[in-house]
Amino acid sequence: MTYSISLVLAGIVAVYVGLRFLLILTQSKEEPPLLKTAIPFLEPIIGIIRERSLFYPRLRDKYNHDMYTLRLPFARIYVVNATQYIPILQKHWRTISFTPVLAGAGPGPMGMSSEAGEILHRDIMSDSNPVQAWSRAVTTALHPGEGLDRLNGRAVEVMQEMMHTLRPESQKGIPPADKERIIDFWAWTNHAIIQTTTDAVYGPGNPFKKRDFEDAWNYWTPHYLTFALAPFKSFLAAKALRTREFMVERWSEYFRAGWLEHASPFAQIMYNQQKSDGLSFDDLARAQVGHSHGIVATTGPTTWWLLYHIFSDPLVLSDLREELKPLVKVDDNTGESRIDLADIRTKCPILLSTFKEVMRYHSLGTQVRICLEDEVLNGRYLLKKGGIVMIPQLVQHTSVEAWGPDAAEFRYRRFLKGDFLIGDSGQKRKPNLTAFRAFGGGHTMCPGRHFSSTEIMAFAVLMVLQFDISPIEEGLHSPVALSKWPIPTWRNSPMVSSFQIPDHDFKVSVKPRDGTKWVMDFAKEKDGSGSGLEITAEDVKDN
Ligand code: HEM
Repeated sequence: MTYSISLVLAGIVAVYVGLRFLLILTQSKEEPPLLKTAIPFLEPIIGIIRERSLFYPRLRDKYNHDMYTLRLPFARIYVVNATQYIPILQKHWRTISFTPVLAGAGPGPMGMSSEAGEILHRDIMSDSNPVQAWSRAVTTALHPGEGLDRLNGRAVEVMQEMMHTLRPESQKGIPPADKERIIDFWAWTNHAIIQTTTDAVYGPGNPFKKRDFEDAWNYWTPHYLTFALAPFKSFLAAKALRTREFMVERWSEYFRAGWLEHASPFAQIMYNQQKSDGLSFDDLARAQVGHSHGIVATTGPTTWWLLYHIFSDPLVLSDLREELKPLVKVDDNTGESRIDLADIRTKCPILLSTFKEVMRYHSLGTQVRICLEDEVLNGRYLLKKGGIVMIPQLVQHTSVEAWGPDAAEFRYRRFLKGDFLIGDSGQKRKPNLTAFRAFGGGHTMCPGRHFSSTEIMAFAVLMVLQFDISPIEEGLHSPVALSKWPIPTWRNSPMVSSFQIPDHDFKVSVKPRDGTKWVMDFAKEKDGSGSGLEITAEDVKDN
């Protein structure tokens, strides 16, 4: 017995020493420093699973490296802390590339065919690569202009319909009443914005319109990562597999029924580009499940946190209502109150700043790149071919160097021009907008940012103008108002989530402020080209 135990212990020690040697022998001195780990190769995995997105800020604070290497079995990850490396990495977009990440999702978790896998990986570093061609096409489709106007116009119509359902029956006309509606705050907001976004993109045949499809989507997203990593999926991730196949079937029905003809130019371009690259009908339906991650997944939580910060802080609410007041026009003939979407985009700096602060404060995503060749970064670090580069948003968004000593606080006026009050001394300093990563940056910056920013802010404006919202809990006989808003926790947000998802929903009372009928107008920009909002460092002209 003692002998067996000694044998096992000796085996463990031998494996441990072997792994340590392997780690040292395969790590070059020119690579970013390797973090010391007690358990070689496995410790980072344990850290990522246990701490999720908080893992990276903790390592930044503990080791204070500008960049470092994590070694996992068969993978080396280069994690970026220093903001100044980001523009340099972005310049190397062909060799430190997003393309294999997108291409790999197709035949992997989406279940596309091996032919599709070959197509998507073809000429991976060249402009003729189908994924790169697709990115260029959708970026053009979502650029400020007619296509974007159409998306925003339809989104505004749908959100107004969704909010109409919040009015008590008696108020669906114009007459005032002080009746309230009780809603599950997160569930309602997420549902309303999913409907708004997907209707605008996919038109009247939009599969998300059916409740069972939206439920399937809400099951799929938090299970995506475990599904993607699970071996023997039909056995170990059977429900997620069934859910994916259900969604693929619905997308096939959508295309077979010809609904794409009635969809936005963006949806048509997405589909036609991939069809022209040779993807089969089944693969095209599978691609849509992947695209939904980009189009739908982050808009819900962003909208919810924006509403939360506005309605839970009387100062933010009153500042926004003051900002909106001069933009409201009352139609003397109909008695309707009207506000123009174009004014929201251009004349609401406090709203825009609050929105950006919500994104800085609550986003969790990580930009992931694969090194397709050895690359020396800024003459300093060697990034080896096959290595994975990660830029965790949370590291950038909590950087005191970039945002000042109050980086950990939510300050809704942080992004107001000329209001960058940083430090106890009261000296003003601009934040480093390169550290604002919520929409990514550089070559692969989110092309949907103008659509989703306008949509989310319009949604918030319509809620602010029409309703008062306050938290409640269910009492024995009737709802009881809470004296304070709950402070939402988000620690259980799925590992793949790029935004904080509240751990618990709670109920709120929604009361129309008066009986006014509100209408949001959507006048196309006068020159027909629209204009982008200043969201990321690349958008801001004087940055
Ligand atoms: C609040 C909402 C959104 C957030 C926070 C967001 C964030 C991002 C980020 C961070 C990236 C870059 C990923 C990377 O470089 O690793 C990205 C890419 C992308 N986003 Fe968004 N997004 C949002 C909404 C949308 C919407 C509504 C659409 C479409 C209508 C969209 C379409 C895309 C596409 C197509 C890409 C890939 C770009 C490429 O391949 O170069 N996004 N998004």
